[in-house]
Amino acid sequence: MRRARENWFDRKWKNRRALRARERRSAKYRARLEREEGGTPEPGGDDAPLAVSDDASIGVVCEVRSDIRVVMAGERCYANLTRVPLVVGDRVRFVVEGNHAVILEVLPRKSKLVRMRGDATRRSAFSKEEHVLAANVDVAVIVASAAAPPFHPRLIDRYLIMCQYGGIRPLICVNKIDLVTTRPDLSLYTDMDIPVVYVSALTGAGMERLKQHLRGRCSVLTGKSGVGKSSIFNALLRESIQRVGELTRTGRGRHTTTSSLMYRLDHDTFIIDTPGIRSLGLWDIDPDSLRLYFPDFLPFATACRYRDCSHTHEPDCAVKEAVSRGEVAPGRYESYRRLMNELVGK
Ligand SMILES: Nc1nc2c(ncn2[C@@H]2O[C@H](COP(=O)(O)OP(=O)(O)OP(=O)(O)O)[C@@H](O)[C@H]2O)c(=O)[nH]1
Ligand SMILES: [Zn+2]
Repeated sequence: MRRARENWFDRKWKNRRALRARERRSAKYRARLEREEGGTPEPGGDDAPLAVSDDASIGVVCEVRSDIRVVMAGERCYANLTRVPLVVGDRVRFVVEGNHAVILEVLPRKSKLVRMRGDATRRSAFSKEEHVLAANVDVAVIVASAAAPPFHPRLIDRYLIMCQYGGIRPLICVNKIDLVTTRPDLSLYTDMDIPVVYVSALTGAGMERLKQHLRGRCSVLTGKSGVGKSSIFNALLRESIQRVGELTRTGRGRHTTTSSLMYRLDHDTFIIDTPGIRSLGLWDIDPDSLRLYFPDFLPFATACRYRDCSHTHEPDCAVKEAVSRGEVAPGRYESYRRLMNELVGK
């Protein structure tokens, strides 16, 4: 894949249209871009503003559909019609040709939220492919619903692993609290320093707290279909300043979409909406390293008889003993066993 991408860029560099377009770009136009783009923060990036070099700008991919990518730089958006493997949040170096972005380079990803494409339980050769849900985000808002659909804590455990893998801070957001009298107890996660917020997109309860967690960051909303991601998103947008990145192939505005989209909530707060997922298969995690993704096991693991104890079948496993004493949450251990079986192909 990497090689294919490099080849693509080699070709693109040689693309005559792009070169001609670069030549056509006047100093006046570049000055305007600099004026308009200077000082605008970049989602998931450094504190430095979007830079404009002699003839190329740095932009962020804020929408990806099958037929179009939208690149945002400052307050402007440009369409890109190629099939470069980009995801929302990717940072690119590009030049402008008309209303279009000619992408010269995709900058290295600082973080990414990934999963295995397809259904994790069906292990066909085709399903073993990385699916990047979003790039360069600071926070993954793991949305679950307290009811309808029922609360599934085991999916949260999968997300936490992929957050740790991808260098992203997790935030657990339990929606639809208006439907229940007792909220799911997630103190085991708060004990692990993972923030948990309870909200109702319908009534607005808890939304202020959620906003505080999002402020000044680039976050991705993710979770199963029907948990209320879009409702939360819309509730956040209701008071938002600006919606980012809506362009058709011809550069016209667009109002409905099922694809991933990035919006600016305020000056330096960005949020990405993603389509619901059916399952979250672990990507690039091997069975031997799985235990490292369960930080709540680690204090006990040092007392296991074997240093490389997998905490499954070995005698004198201190993690299993901690589970039976209730010092490790049984649900977490259940997640671990299930994932281990999945990874070893049982
Ligand atoms: N009672 C209640 N219903 C809600 C709440 N939030 C969302 N819903 C309802 O839940 C259903 C699904 O909400 P969506 O926002 O479409 O869920 P989603 O996670 O975006 O689903 P996908 O777009 O398929 O990924 C809708 O009927 C919403 O009206 C809430 O806080 N309380
Ligand atoms: Zn053990």
